[in-house]
Amino acid sequence: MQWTLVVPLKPLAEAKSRLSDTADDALRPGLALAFAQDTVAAALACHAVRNVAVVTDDALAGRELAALGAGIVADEPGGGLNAALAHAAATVRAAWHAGPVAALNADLPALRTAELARVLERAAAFPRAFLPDAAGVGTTLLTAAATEELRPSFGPGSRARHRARGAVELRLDAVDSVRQDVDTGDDLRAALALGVGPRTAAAAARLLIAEQ
Ligand SMILES: Nc1nc2c(ncn2[C@@H]2O[C@H](COP(=O)(O)OP(=O)(O)OP(=O)(O)O)[C@@H](O)[C@H]2O)c(=O)[nH]1
Ligand SMILES: C=C(OP(=O)(O)O)C(=O)O
Repeated sequence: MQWTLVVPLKPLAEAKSRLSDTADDALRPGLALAFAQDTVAAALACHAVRNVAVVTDDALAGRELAALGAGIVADEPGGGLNAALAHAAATVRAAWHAGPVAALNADLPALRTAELARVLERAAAFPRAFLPDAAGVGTTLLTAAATEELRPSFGPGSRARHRARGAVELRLDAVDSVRQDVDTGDDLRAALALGVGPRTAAAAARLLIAEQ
């Protein structure tokens, strides 16, 4: 089964505000872009992924991620993350005849292609499914079969909400890279320990230099 992924990304100047104690205003937008580039590059390399649509109004991120091969969908209708994801899922189904659709966070800089493939292959057994984040309270991936609406409910505490709204929680070992979202400095250290993609490695190196 081949999936279309929708990857939401805030304007870079606003993204990853909880990393402000780790990366200052001059470095944080570049770090957020690097996370998204490594996430999207790993997703596009996955054999279970047909295409990737990044949901963003950020012009620089749009250009850089389109250069990797992603499509860009406008952040509409202006009602926040979940409204944007629902709109994007409908858009890619209409425009690309997409079948199964998955929402994947843009802050997974350690994402490994083979681990994403395992998660998507397991998700294909269910009408709707989700993967909890590393912290165990949020969600990094939500899937919907071709006949299902995505019905996203991302945001703080989304694991419980996605379960309550009928998505099946995926229980898989050794898919840490798909679960390791980066919200805080500790999350960034955990992702670096797993091994991040090249753009995040370079951006994190600038961070360490700036800290000296
Ligand atoms: N397109 C779009 N993406 C969003 C929006 N809000 C959050 N996102 C993205 O959704 C994903 C999960 O959000 P968070 O983990 O909270 O990331 P964040 O909002 O950059 O982080 P904080 O500023 O620390 O809350 C990230 O990929 C964000 O870029 C939104 O309103 N529109
Ligand atoms: C948007 C989410 O991420 P976070 O909790 O990292 O903001 C989520 O887990 O649903």
